[in-house]
This record gives sequence, structure tokens and C-alpha cells, in this order.
Amino acid sequence: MLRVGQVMSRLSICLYKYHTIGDAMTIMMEKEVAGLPFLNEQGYLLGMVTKNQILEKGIENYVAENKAADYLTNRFLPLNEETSLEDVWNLPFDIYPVLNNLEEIIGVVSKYSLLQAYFQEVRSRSQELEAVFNSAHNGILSINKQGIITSLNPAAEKPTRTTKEEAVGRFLNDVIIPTGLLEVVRNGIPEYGAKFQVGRRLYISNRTPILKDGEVVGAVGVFQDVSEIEKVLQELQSVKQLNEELQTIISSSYDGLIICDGQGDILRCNPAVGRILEASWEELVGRPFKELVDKGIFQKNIIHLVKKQGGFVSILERPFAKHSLVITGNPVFSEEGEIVKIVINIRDMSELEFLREALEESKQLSEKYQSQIAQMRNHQEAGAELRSCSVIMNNVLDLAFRVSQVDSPVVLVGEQGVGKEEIAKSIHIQSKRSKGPFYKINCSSLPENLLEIELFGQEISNSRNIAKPGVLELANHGSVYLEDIDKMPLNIQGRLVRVLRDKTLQETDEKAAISIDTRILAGTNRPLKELVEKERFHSDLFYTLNIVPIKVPALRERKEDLIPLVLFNLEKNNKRHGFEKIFSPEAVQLLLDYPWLGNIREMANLIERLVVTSKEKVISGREVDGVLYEMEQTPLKTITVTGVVPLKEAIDDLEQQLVTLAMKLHGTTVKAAEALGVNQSTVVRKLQKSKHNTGG
Ligand SMILES: Nc1ncnc2c1ncn2[C@@H]1O[C@H](COP(=O)(O)OP(=O)(O)OP(=O)(O)O)[C@@H](O)[C@H]1O
Repeated sequence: MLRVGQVMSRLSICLYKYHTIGDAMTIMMEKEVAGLPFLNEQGYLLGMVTKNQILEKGIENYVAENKAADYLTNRFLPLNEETSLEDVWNLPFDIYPVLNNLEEIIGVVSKYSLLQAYFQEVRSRSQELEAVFNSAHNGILSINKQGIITSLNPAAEKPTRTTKEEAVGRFLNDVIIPTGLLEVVRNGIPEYGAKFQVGRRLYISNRTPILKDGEVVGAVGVFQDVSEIEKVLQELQSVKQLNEELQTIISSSYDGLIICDGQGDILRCNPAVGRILEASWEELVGRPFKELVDKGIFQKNIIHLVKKQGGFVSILERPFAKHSLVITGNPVFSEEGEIVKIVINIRDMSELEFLREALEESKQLSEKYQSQIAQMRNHQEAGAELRSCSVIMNNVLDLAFRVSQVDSPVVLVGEQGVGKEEIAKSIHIQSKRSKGPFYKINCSSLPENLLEIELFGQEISNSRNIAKPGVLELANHGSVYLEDIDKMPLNIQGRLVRVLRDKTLQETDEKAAISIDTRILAGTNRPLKELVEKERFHSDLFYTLNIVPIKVPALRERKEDLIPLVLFNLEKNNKRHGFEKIFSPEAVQLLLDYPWLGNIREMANLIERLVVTSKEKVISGREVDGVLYEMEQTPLKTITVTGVVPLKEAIDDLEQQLVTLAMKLHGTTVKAAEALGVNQSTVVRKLQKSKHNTGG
């Protein structure tokens, strides 16, 4: 705002009592002012001498020599040069002396000058305001007390969907959708931040009452298009959310994360870094990554490597004995292709290694359990025909399972009918050879030459030269059960040793060797070692075969198996012959008391006979007794001579058979001794010998 000092006419002369009115007129004309201040000798302002005053006295009375003091008017008011025009433009006098801050007169100013300057000032201010009003980005609309639109700037035209020309002078509600401006006029209460939508644009408006002398004379609404801001706000919101999410991810990452700037200074890192490096992770922020290398926490400076490589780098570090870390560095490039950030990921592999070990352990455990389950299943499957509940027999079956998992030969030692062949079959079935063939050869029932052909095959020399393969070849990738191997002639034993040692079968010199991959399972009633000692068994064959000897106990050594075996055989025969027979309690008791020297085979035969021959559903004790009696009349074994054996041995064999038969027929050693015509002690001794021979 202009000040009085800027509008006044500067004066270097004032009037004193010695000035005439002519002097005053001359100075006024010269200085182009309408009045002059009049001072006393002390320089004190006494009044003003003005043109109007002179004219008011009448031009006819004007005498130039008259004293200026006679025209002095005291209707004056001194103004300070600093006073704002706004404060003085309306004062009553025509001309004013102007003082500086030292109360010295420095000039005069007329009311006209003040008015003119003030008007100019107000006009230019109003033009400025109008320009602002028109160019304002915000829409501005004002109404008077009656609700008539008094102004509307171009920015308001769009949201109000009208034009200044259409709107100004009209009632607000006739022109635009009511926005609450009338309400503001009515109650004089401003309203800020109200949102409203026009089309797809969103506006925010502030409505304020226009007050004049404390009274509401209108209202002005200023509205701003905030669609863009809103959009930016929303984007900002989602960026903020994203940032928070990223922050959460970084903080909760189990891997350590270090973000460095292009110079390698740490900008950010997560708590996992602290956990892995056993350091305060917050303190790392702002420090150069190189410090970690200098302190020996890392051996290599990955920042350096990433920069050198210009891309992804992964290295292995072992900062502490218990930690092994995989550190990867990933550069982030600017548009100009410069590395602006490097993101370092630190993975503590010791945890993974620990987990891998734990996994390995549980894998092994699982394999063990699987093998145990398989063992149990195999026991069930392979033992479908093998009934056992005795500890001694279960141990045998367990050993059989274990040897089935390896590929070594097996020798099964036990009395006749104890289940050697059955166990041999189960070993084959449970072994990895189960898909291959299983052959059985009885070494005692065939003459030597036939046995040899059966085993090793034969070259038939006729026109077509057809060969008959032996079971050792036929059972390739499978197993051969050599029953009564103890009875195998020595020659054949020798040839068998060679075949097993060479793993080949050479029929003739001209013919190519046939490779043999057959597992040998052998059964014997007598311990082979004893025969080796007697040179009745080839020691090489013994050592080749006897890698895992399994002793199968006689039935009398496992009485717990009697009932399951009786029931098994009963059920089997009922099924086979379509009966539903059962044993009476007496019958069962008789079966349990029977010595079963012929073991399970004897029992199986007897029960089949009882099931087939008994007339009633319930097989009585009497019927059992009858069949047992008949069986006892039939010798178990006839004495046959299949080859020349040392006499002493033959006698031993015969003795044993006789004692066994006598026991079978008479049940007690006393009665058996009576029948054999020897002392009871002899029978006991022979029985013990027999037991010892069969390994019992
Ligand atoms: N544990 C068992 N459960 C049920 N039946 C069995 C069992 N063991 C053997 N058997 C049966 O008993 C009979 C004789 O068994 P196996 O032929 O295996 O005996 P072995 O010891 O080989 O006799 P040998 O030496 O006289 O040949 C067979 O019918 C067989 O199925």
C-alpha cells in the first residue's frame, strides 16, 4: 500500500512571517503545490497558506504585498510520511503538510493527490485480484445475502456446469445444483472440506460467509478439483502399503538381507542378519559393507565381486565354525546402466544342513521301518504255510528272513519233516531272486549219474545236438534247494564246488562257458561238519555252502507250535476235502502227547487221514488212537542201501533208526528198551547221540 511520503510534493521552502502572499503564490506556482506550511521563528508549524484560501478571500482583494500570515488557516492536519493512504484519503482538508519521523516538514500533499493515488492503488489491486480470481486454479463462486450469484471465476464454470455470463445475477439454485452455500449465508457457519462429485471428477469445497461489519452479506465457495490428488493419494496409499509389505517381508525373512547403495554403504538390513552374524543389525545401517570384511566377518567382499562381475554373484562363506553361509549379491541398475544398489542375501546353510541330516535320519528310520514292515509282510506271505508261535521257531524264521536279504548260500539242518524245504522256499520268496525260478532236487533219491544230469545238464550228441540244461542253469537268477545234500555223492560235490567257485558251467571244452548265477540252498538231516570230518563230505563244498547254517528245531523242541500246527492242518484238510471237522478234547490231548518223531510231515499225514476217514464231524479220541496205532505198526522207514558206506556208519544209522522207531511205537525209554532188548540207559544214550547228531 502506498504511503503519504510517496505521493507528497517534496518542499525545501516553508513560509515565515516575512513572506508576502505574492511570495507564497510564486512558490506555490513554482513547486506546483496547492498550499504551503507556515512556521514561526522557532520552526513550529502555525498553519497552512493555501491557493483556495487566497481565492476564497476574492481575487479583487489580492495584493501581492500583503502578509502571507494574513491568509493563514488553522484548518490543517499534519501527516506523517509513513502513513498509509488507506488511512488518510478520506480526511476533510484540501492540503496537508507532511512531516518525517523527526517532526520536520518535508513536503505537502493535497487531498486530490491522495485520492488519485489511492484510487490508482485500489484499482490496480482490484485488477490484480480479478486476474487472480480469473486465473485461480480453484473454482470460486460467491453469492450475496439473497442467494444471487455475484461472481464466478472460469475455474468454477466446469464444476458448476455453467458460465459466468449465464450465472452472475441469477439465483444460485436456478443455476447450479445446490451445494450448501445458501446454508452458509443463512447460518453464517463456514464449512470446510466437503466433497462432491461432478461426473467423474471429485471436488473438495470450502464455503465461508462474507462478513461486513460483523454481518453476513453473502458467501463464497471455493472448490478444488481433487480427482488428480485423490488418484495420487490412492497411488500413494498403495505405494505405502506396498512399502509396508516389503518392509514386513524384509524384516520377517529368515535369510539375512543387506541392501547397499552403489558405493557399498549399507542402506538397510533385516534382523536375520543380526541372528546370522551375531551382531547388532541396526548398527550396521549407514556403515560400509567393507567393514564387515575388514573385521573378518566375511572373507570376501561380495560388493566388489558384484561390481567386477557386473551381475549376480554367489559365494560360500564360513564365518564361524558352526555356520556355513551362501551369500548372493544382486545388482540393481539405473536407467543409465549404473549399479545403484546391491541386494545381498545371506542364507545360513547350517540350518539346512541340520535339516538335511535330520531328514536323512528320518529317511533311514523310514527305510528301516519299511524294511521291517516288508519283513513282517514277507513273514506273513512267505510264512503263509509256516505256522509258528514258539520263540525258538520264530528266531529261526527271523534268521531266515535276514539271510533272504543277502545272497549267500544257506544250509538248513534238521530232522526229517521239520520244515527245511518250506523255509528254503520262504528264503527264495523273500529274496531279490523271488522273480527267478526255484528248483528242488533230492540228492538221496536219484542214482549218481541221474543226479549229475539233473544238476549240471547233459549234451545230447545227436544230429541236432540238443542240450538238456541242468537245474543249476535253469535256476539262473533264482535258487536251487538241494534236499539231503549230505547224501550227495562226493564226485558230484566236487563238480558242484567248481561250478559255484567259477560261477560258470563248462559242458565241453569246445562249448563256451555258461555263466551261472544261482543261489544254493541246502537241506540236511545231519550236521555237515561231522561228515567233513569223516571225509564223507567235500570240505570245500562245506565251506562254500555253510556260510549261514540254520538249525531247524524238531517239533518236540517247540511244543507251543503243536496246537497251531494241528489247527492249521485240520483247517487245510477241511478246506481241501470240503469238510468242517473238529477234534474232540480227548483227540487233541492225544495229538499233543504224541512224540511226532516224523515231525510236521507226520502230523500233516495223520491229520489228513483222520479228516478223510472219520465218520463224524467231531473226530474222537478213539479214532485218533486207532490211526496212531495203525501208524505205529508201519515202520517209518525201511532200511535201504543206496551206496557203499563205511560199515560203522551204516550200523550207527541203523541203530538210530531202530531206537527212534522203538520210541515212536512205545512212547517211553523203558518200553523202547524192552522192545529192543537193551538197557534203558542204552536207549537214552542212543537217543542223546541221535539228538546231538541232528544238532539238537
Ligand atoms: N512251520 C510249518 N507250518 C506248517 N506246515 C509246515 C511247517 N513246516 C513244515 N510244514 C509242512 O510239513 C511238511 C514237511 O516239511 P518240509 O518238507 O519242509 O520238511 P523237511 O524238513 O524239508 O523234511 P525232509 O528233510 O524230510 O525233506 C510239508 O508239508 C510242509 O508244508
